[in-house]
Amino acid sequence: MLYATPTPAEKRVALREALASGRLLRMPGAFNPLSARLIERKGFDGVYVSGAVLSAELGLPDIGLTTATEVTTRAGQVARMTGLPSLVDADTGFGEPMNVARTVQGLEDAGLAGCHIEDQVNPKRCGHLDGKDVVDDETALRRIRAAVDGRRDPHFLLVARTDARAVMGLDAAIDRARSLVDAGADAVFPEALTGPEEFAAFRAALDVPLLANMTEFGKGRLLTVQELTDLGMNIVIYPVTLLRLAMGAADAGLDEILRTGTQEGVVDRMQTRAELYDLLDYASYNQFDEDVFTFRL
Ligand SMILES: C[C@](O)(C(=O)O)[C@H](CC(=O)O)C(=O)O
Ligand SMILES: [Mg+2]
Repeated sequence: MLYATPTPAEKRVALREALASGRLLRMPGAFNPLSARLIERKGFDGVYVSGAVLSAELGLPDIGLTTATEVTTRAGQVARMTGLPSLVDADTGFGEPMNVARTVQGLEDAGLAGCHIEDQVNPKRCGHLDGKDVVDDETALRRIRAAVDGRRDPHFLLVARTDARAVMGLDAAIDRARSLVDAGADAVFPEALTGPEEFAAFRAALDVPLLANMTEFGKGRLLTVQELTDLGMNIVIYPVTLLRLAMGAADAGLDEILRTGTQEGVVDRMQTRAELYDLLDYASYNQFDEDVFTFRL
């Protein structure tokens, strides 16, 4: 009630332990704190906070327009409402190395369990679009170095994302990832790989946990949990899936009202009032009030 019971520190430790177990951690992207609760209720392993979703929520394209404050605030709102560890997309870290360090500290304070920082130039693009570019080795390494130095909780998971595959090719992307790990990254997010062979190549080259991005309408086909497990992946994100589903349903519902003059025909596809209240843990709030008002010395 009001916030999830486990503390941010406990959630970070839980994420580290889950990663050490070797099983694939499934992290759908929450589009708001409420959807994070649904993700937890369903039994997923973590919650992802996507930059693409966060921008889209504000009606903006994902081209580096959101600020560190906006991302930190929203990610914190999501993280506090779930007992699961939350991993946030910190884009390029929002500035120069010292800004990156400050971003990491802000995300720690906001209760996140980890973040990923990418090697794209500013302004960044969705990793699955053409026309993106990456910074040089030195700049990329400094970002990660700064993130590592800025971190205060050693359990906060720092994931280095490299967008180099689409720009410089697979071998160069693997080299880049290796040096990001040498700079202190805990895990690697190889962005926009084209298929299972490329995931396998990353797995063979690196010993740290690997994150697979199963975003729809991207560069590669959508791989199943079994396929990703067999490829030795450690985290899978479904960053924009829930937003796309929700917006698809909203679109259809609005059309229904326009077409028939009532939403009656789509009510059976809605989350019911009872289901919503259950997810909100409404009963605990009533109980809290009762306990406070009947309190006697
Ligand atoms: C993972 C990602 O960085 C995100 O912001 O969620 C995006 C997802 C998308 O735009 O589909 C990405 O660059 O892959
Ligand atoms: Mg992003």
